[in-house]
Amino acid sequence: MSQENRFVEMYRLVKAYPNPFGDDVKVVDGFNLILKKGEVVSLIGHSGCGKSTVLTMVSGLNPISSGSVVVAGREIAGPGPDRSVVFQSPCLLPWMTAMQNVRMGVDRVYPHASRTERRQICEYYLSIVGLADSMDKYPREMSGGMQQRVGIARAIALKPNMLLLDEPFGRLDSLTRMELQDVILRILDKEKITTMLVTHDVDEAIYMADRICMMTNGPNAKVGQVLELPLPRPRNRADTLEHPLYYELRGSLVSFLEEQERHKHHKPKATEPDEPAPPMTVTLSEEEDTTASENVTANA
Ligand SMILES: Nc1ncnc2c1ncn2[C@@H]1O[C@H](COP(=O)(O)OP(=O)(O)OP(=O)(O)O)[C@@H](O)[C@H]1O
Repeated sequence: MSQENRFVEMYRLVKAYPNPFGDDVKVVDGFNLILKKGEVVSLIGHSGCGKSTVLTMVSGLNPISSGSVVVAGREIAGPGPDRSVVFQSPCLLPWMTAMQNVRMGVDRVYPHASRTERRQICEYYLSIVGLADSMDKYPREMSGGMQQRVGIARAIALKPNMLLLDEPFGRLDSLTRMELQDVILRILDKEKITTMLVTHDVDEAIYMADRICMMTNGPNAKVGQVLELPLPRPRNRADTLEHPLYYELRGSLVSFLEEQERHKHHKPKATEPDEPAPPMTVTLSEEEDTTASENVTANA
């Protein structure tokens, strides 16, 4: 990948946690991944493989044991407003309204804007997540989905270089989950924020991402395969599901996860690649669909 395409760079990331005997166990070991500016990458893998560990290391909230993360040309040294995180639970301050919860970060990131401008920024982002009529509600007056919308508005209003989503829809019912997937997709189409999404959900990973990074099982987890998704944007659920490559892409993901499951109790000795694993691309034959094959070529 050329230098100008390297917006987020993760090099040989290692995270070691002490086990109950006091020995360090490398949960993640030699994780390499590069994201282009504006790219959305889903991180998928079996439970406990280290997805959140990678995400929190990139956020700066979880110290890196060794390796480095470079965002927009700067090596990260801790958390910062250039990297917004949305977790499963939005953790809103209960004594503040939706507006005040978003306003806290905005006041910090736009210190030179006037009070009116800062209010307008908050109103804008609360509106695009669908909370125009609920800005003055307190968390106790909002559903889980509404609270998560506030969490998303709070993250995006910071105008981050990178958005880190750690199973952001994990606690929501399936209808709300689908609504919020579309809210995020609309925002990403407009704001072009480079995004990493941790999810367990294969269909969510395909619907949201440009590429899917599949992690091997831990300990010593790393990038197993990277799957390119030649699906057009803006995304639309019906068109995505009907795309001629959809089930082939889904099959590739499921096969990888099944393969990892088989190796759970028979793990080969870990190796340490210098570069990210080569991308895996599913292609259509010309006979299958000529329109879709344009996308394949454009993204291959
Ligand atoms: N603070 C910690 N101390 C010790 N071990 C930890 C700590 N945090 C995570 N781990 C271990 O690191 C491994 C990876 O955890 P992590 O939460 O990153 O996995 P994950 O893939 O995100 O899991 P899930 O999909 O279930 O959320 C797990 O074995 C977990 O028990």
